[in-house]
Amino acid sequence: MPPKRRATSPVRPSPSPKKHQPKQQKLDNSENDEFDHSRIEERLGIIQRDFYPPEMSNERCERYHKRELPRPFDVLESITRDTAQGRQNVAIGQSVVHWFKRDLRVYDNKALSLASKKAKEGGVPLICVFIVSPQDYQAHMTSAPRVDFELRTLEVLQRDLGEMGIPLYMATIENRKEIPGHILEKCEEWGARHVYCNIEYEVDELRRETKLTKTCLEKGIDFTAVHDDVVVPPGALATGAGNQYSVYSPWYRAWVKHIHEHPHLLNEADPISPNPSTTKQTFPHLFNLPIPTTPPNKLLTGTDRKRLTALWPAGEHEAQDRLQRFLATKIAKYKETRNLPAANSTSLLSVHFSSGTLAARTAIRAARDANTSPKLDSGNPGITSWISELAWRDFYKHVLAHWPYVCMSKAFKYEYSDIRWSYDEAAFQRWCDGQTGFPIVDAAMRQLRSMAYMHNRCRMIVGSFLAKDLLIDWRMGEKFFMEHLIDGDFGSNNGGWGFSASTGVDPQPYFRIFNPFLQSEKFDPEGSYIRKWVPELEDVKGKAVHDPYHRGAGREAERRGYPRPMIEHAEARKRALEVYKEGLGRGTANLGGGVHN
Ligand SMILES: Cc1cc2nc3c(=O)[nH]c(=O)nc-3n(C[C@H](O)[C@H](O)[C@H](O)COP(=O)(O)OP(=O)(O)OC[C@H]3O[C@@H](n4cnc5c(N)ncnc54)[C@H](O)[C@@H]3O)c2cc1C
Repeated sequence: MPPKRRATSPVRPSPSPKKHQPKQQKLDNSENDEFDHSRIEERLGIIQRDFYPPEMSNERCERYHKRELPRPFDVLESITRDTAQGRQNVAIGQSVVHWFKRDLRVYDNKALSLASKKAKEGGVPLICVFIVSPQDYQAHMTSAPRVDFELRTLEVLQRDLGEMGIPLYMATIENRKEIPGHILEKCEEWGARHVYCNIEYEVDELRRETKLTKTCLEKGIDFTAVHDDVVVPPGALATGAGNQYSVYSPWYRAWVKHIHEHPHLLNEADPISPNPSTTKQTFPHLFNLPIPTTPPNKLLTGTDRKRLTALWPAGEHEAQDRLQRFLATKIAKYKETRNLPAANSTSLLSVHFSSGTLAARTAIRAARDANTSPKLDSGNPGITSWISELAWRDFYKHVLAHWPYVCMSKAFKYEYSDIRWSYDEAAFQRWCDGQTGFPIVDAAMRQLRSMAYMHNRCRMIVGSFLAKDLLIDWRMGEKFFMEHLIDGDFGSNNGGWGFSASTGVDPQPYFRIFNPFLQSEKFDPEGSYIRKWVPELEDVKGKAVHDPYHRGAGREAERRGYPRPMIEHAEARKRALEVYKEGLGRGTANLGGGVHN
């Protein structure tokens, strides 16, 4: 049975104009000591019981933390080592398979390159595979914009592969657990004895690849999963005491040093070769297959699809062009401007990294080559700063591999699960809708709803606001982001939310609480980001735009229907400090401290 936890006082919204009051759903947990969190976690979809049955206890997290439980990443590494000889001995069949997942590109793709090499050596065709699983989308909370982006990318991929005589087999398999079996069936049908793919670092995926490595070999098939999504594989970096780094700065220094010592990590994977000309005769039914249809619950409206297609053209050629444009025009000023949401100064490449239309390795190599220094941490400050941001991606994937319980709805600092979060759905809805009365928060949430994207600084601001000011369970925000972002990436999103809620790897203590008004003044000094996304405030002059009701523009804001602030920040800050302190006290009392490296 999951532990019963008491819950916090719900946030009490201050009045706002009537039309912004969402329908209140009674979920008041404040006066009920026996309030059952697990039921509410399920009801709100924070934990999807259909996919993740066992409750992760703090005790179990601690055992993972102390390495008393085998980590899925280590298990995959060890099965890969143990089966290396057996897999090497597998003779070539009649074809070789590459399984595309979150690596939807031809250029600089490690597993695809290995598969192509194997096919060429054996004189057999390469067949590529992509499986759509609506259940997988559900389990991963994949947003409709992201599904649309992936399906649009498949068109590009199919065309590019087709020009080399390489078929892209695509199928929809409802049940995610049936994907491996389907791939094995296809291997039988196509006489394939070698399957390649790139590793994903989430727990389910690591376990699936471990199982596939074993079962394939039992059937005489070599299944090889390789590192590609990260520049430095997890496990390659350790502290002096041999532990994993859980703090970014020393990890980053070790990451840079490791790449300087192993420069091949940035090398381009060998280009793939065209298939034998007979492939179209041997496998005619695999060419020009229709792109899988969008699952009904992931359909966009026509207007949304049109807008998002224009904003986020799909495919690796677009990714390469965007990268080149960014390097040529923006990267030099990146360090000074990257925190200003109105400046449009970042690369907007995250959707390409997270769907794999661009490898982080490719981007870092290009940035390094554009630098005045061959080193990753010296030369042009814009370039070094961008590389260090990209490194966060690797960092968070290392975190998934080393602390797998973060994939199981637990915070990295698991002792923080005893905080009495609020589950006030009306307050949460106001946050989702950009109706909090805090202009910078509302602008950011509306950017997300419109673009399926939000600027990094704003992600931090709205994250802190939800977890600290509203004291709402940060996992509700994490889920909402995944369901709306086009660049949703479990590791970066989970890491970002851990940072914002102070429950993650960030060493800063919980009492760092963003003041949304000060953040707004500092990072949107002209208020242009706010005016762009909150039209109710477009005519508000000067600094009043950051906080119209306290700065003399209340009448104008009210006239245009902009809500009053739903809470007083100073009060909310005080309450957050108390609730965090209390929750942490209870958590550490249970476990003797929740020690982290
Ligand atoms: C609460 C929260 C949730 C987030 N969720 C996601 C997510 O689901 N997917 C995602 O890709 N990023 C996420 N981020 C990180 C970051 O906000 C985005 O990567 C960035 O805004 C993307 O814009 P860009 O491509 O213009 O970035 P740039 O500034 O151009 O940076 C280049 C690349 O570096 C990586 N990067 C930059 N900052 C970070 C970071 N803080 N953490 C991890 N990687 C980073 C991204 O791949 C990005 O595309 C989140 C951050 C927070 C605080």
